[in-house]
Amino acid sequence: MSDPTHSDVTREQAEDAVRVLLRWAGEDPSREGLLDTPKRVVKAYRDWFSGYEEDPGEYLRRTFEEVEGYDELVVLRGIEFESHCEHHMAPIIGRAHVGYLPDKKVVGISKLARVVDGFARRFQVQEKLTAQIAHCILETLQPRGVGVVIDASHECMTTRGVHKRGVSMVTSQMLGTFREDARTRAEFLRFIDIDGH
Ligand SMILES: Nc1nc2c(ncn2[C@@H]2O[C@H](COP(=O)(O)OP(=O)(O)OP(=O)(O)O)[C@@H](O)[C@H]2O)c(=O)[nH]1
Ligand SMILES: [Zn+2]
Repeated sequence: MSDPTHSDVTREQAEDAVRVLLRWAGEDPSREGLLDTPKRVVKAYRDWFSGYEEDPGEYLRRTFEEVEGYDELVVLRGIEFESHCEHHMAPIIGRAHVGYLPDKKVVGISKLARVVDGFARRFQVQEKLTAQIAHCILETLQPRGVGVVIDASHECMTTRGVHKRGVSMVTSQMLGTFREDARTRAEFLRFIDIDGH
């Protein structure tokens, strides 16, 4: 995976920073088991934070305008994602449920999952992630409405701090008809049935 294009930090500097953290934690970065660790961590970061290299809206540019006769809800539910919280840089692991009410334009369904990943692979707070996905779909696809629900667990709460396992955070962002029309919103929530996931 190539180095980020928008950063003024070199790969060597990033690896040095990992060595500093190892030393700070009480380790000896020159012992054999840790020799390749800075390289691995930097490579892992390229994976976890690849979203900074993406414009998720681009995934929604290719649309199908002639899906004849279909003008009802489209929902992709249970989209697994991994993100990291911007407060602790700890994993956020969960599922996103995305729905929209098309207005002529319909998108390839995998693209909704790509949009989720494009925003998830950054440092996030869950509320912002939820809102970014919804606004991106609204602006790019111009549907009649969009709804995003995210159900995720935060490792900064499970493995440290308050140590609460089995707790998940649920957020939702409803726009357009999903916000204005209780029936559309209720239908979306029935479709995603998050208790069943
Ligand atoms: N609203 C929201 N809070 C988050 C999210 N991710 C982490 N947090 C919270 O961010 C808060 C940061 O609080 P601080 O008091 O500054 O940090 P802290 O001392 O590490 O807090 P504790 O986690 O309670 O130990 C914590 O309450 C976290 O649970 C998120 O996506 N959304
Ligand atoms: Zn956190």
